[in-house]
Amino acid sequence: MTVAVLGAGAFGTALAISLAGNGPVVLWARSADHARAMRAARENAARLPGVRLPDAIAMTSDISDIAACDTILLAVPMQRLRSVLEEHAGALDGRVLVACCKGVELHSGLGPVGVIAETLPDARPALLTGPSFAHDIARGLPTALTLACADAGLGKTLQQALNTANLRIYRTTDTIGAELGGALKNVIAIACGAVIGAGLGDSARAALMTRGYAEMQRMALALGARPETLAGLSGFGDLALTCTSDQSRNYRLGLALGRGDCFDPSVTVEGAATAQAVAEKARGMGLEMPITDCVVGMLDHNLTIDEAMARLLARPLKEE
Ligand SMILES: NC(=O)C1=CN([C@@H]2O[C@H](COP(=O)(O)OP(=O)(O)OC[C@H]3O[C@@H](n4cnc5c(N)ncnc54)[C@H](OP(=O)(O)O)[C@@H]3O)[C@@H](O)[C@H]2O)C=CC1
Ligand SMILES: O=C(CO)COP(=O)(O)O
Repeated sequence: MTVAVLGAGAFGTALAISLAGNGPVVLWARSADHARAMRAARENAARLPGVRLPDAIAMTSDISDIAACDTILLAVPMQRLRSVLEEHAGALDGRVLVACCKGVELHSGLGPVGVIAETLPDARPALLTGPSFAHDIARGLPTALTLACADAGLGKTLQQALNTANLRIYRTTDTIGAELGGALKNVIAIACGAVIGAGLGDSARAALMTRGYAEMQRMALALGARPETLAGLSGFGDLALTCTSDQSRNYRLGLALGRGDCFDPSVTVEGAATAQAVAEKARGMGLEMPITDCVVGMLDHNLTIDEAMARLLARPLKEE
């Protein structure tokens, strides 16, 4: 199976590097200059500096170069996914599309699989998600991910094709659980970064991770996810990674909020838009998501971390 990766950001490049151990990979960047620079330097200096791009990766900005590939990985930010699908519909419709983004679309409340299904109804969508930092994958460190595909047969084929020497792939047919796990954990990671940034301690973080997981389950199960998916790599696994590592951009945004520091708005932080989308969706479903609401309040600068914590601590006492 030949693979193309659309999106030469940190994650797309890292996946291309790992997959290059299996065979040829096409890495598509939207900018011709970026593709040229990567070809010349055999490095993605803009997004993943310091890692050599293997010879098996062909860099391009010409979308027609993906025509011969069986599988196309979509490694662009969640809020850009729809426009990428629409812009390149001719090249992408009817194809096997594996979304690698984590989040919920602001205006529709859909996850990546939902956005693909709505935009390109003839495509065959799947999702690759789970705990992994681009730099870890690119450096060949061991990583385990989940491949979610409603079509069990295609899921098995993709599991085989995307498994590499350092990337161990598990599979599930529960795309709803996998996409919500990956989206919602980013919101909780912002909250965890904020408590650590504000010096509120590791115990507070553990409480937020646990009660955040309860929020993740509440929404995901209400939407039809399976509990074991939430307990797996795409849910609990990614929550554990993202809430505890300052490699995470979501966690680092939280740290900045907790410390009262500025944060570079050009950095991809999926949890920010997702928090807003999820809070709105939860209200519509009559679900309580108090941590998510606090994250939205902090991001909108309507709530300080101290006010957010006071609000959470003052909630009515209840059974766990
Ligand atoms: N980084 C990581 O460790 C991990 C990331 N992910 C997920 O992967 C997704 C991508 O993140 P990541 O690669 O880190 O982000 P980056 O910010 O590193 O890169 C984003 C990439 O998307 C491209 N892009 C943005 N808008 C468009 C567009 N309209 N058309 C085409 N390309 C576009 C950018 O192009 P340009 O360079 O030209 O701006 C860039 O190459 C996110 O959903 C993230 O949650 C998942 C697991 C790990
Ligand atoms: O999804 C990730 C780890 O699994 C990457 O996290 P960030 O997007 O917060 O950097």
